[in-house]
Amino acid sequence: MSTEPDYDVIVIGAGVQGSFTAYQLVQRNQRTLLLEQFVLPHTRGSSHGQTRIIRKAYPQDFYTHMMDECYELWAQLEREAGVRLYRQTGLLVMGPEDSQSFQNIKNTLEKNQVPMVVLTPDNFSRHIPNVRLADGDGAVVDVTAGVLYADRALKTAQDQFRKMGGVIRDQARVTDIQPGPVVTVTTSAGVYRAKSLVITAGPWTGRVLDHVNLQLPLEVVKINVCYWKEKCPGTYAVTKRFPCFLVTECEESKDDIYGLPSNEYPGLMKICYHMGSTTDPEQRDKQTDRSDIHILQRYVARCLPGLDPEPAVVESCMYTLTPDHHFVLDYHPEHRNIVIGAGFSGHGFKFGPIVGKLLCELSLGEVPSYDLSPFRIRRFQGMSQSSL
Ligand SMILES: Cc1cc2nc3c(=O)[nH]c(=O)nc-3n(C[C@H](O)[C@H](O)[C@H](O)COP(=O)(O)OP(=O)(O)OC[C@H]3O[C@@H](n4cnc5c(N)ncnc54)[C@H](O)[C@@H]3O)c2cc1C
Ligand SMILES: O=C(O)[C@@H]1CCCCN1
Repeated sequence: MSTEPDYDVIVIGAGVQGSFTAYQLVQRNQRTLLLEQFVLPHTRGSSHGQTRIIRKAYPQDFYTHMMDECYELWAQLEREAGVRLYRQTGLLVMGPEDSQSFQNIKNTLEKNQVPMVVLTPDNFSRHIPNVRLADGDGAVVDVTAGVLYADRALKTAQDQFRKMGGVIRDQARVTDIQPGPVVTVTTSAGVYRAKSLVITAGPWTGRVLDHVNLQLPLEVVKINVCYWKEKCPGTYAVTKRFPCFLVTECEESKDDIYGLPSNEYPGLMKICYHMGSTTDPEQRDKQTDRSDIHILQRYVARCLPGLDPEPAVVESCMYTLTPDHHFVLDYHPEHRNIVIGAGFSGHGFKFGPIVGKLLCELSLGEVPSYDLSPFRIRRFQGMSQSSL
């Protein structure tokens, strides 16, 4: 009997990170199996919904650097599949001019020569009508930013993966993992073996890692995804070149508030709070805290006079947060053929293609294309068990 495993690599989780990792692996001629617990497509994790922001405006240079190549990889996928995944809108960043959070983003844009426009209180409303800039706030536009069509992007990555010979098994929940030179993965639909394993299980990562005896300080929060009605339809529309926006801090909140122009639901603009309340991914709908919505209502009433300050639609999504909000991209500390991509902390979608490339490189034992020190597991060493 042959001892050759069925696959070179098994990837657990068909969200954006697992799907792009699988797609990279198959491009590198790896026999790859992508496992997903739910029927695809589904709305129970972190990658569903029609839109996400893509941007280079970050407080840290390392994200901005990765986005240079990442934009190219998105464009490459668009060409290959013949679909449109990105629409440039620009991203308006607003925040107290003298605050660290605002200045860090502005400095990163300047330092990295990202095309940008600085708006002043005098010319702001000419460029951005129907938004009130608070006294003392600065405003800068990352011109390269825009909207990614998220559901379509996920489907495209999965379709391309399949076309190149990759195998997807949905309705296959991983229930056990036996590490070793050949990893054995038991699912609700069968048992599979591979030379290496990539774990990209989103909010369920903690549970999956229990099977390989690893604890990471990950916190899952539920996000209320709010859509707000335009009093006059089209006021904040993508077709009128209204940008995405990000408020770094404001009167109502120290956490970010962000929005996308009305697009997916006609007459409704998506505006959310960049934080939520702790949840168990299996119990997401039992988390009913609405304090974030109250913050948003006050912000909308004060700064976006063209919107009805009561959400018209509220959907649900989850973030998986690390303590520093940077990702985890690393090997398992004891098993080098198990690679983990997790803790995307509510800002990972835009990085899908580059995260896929990096996790693929790690699982092939190659030197990764970027310095992964901000994303290593060892940064959590010394944290108390209570935060683990
Ligand atoms: C409201 C909201 C807004 C956001 N906005 C932005 C934005 O504007 N820009 C941006 O870049 N990012 C944004 N993000 C973040 C981004 O969407 C996430 O970082 C990203 O989707 C995380 O993907 P993932 O693949 O890690 O997780 P997921 O999409 O959750 O994928 C994990 C998959 O693993 C599967 N799985 C788990 N356990 C098992 C198991 N035992 N067996 C089999 N399968 C399993 C799950 O079912 C799931 O499909 C936002 C997120 C939310 C919630
Ligand atoms: O990743 C992003 O670009 C957005 C910014 C605001 C918070 C949610 N995620």
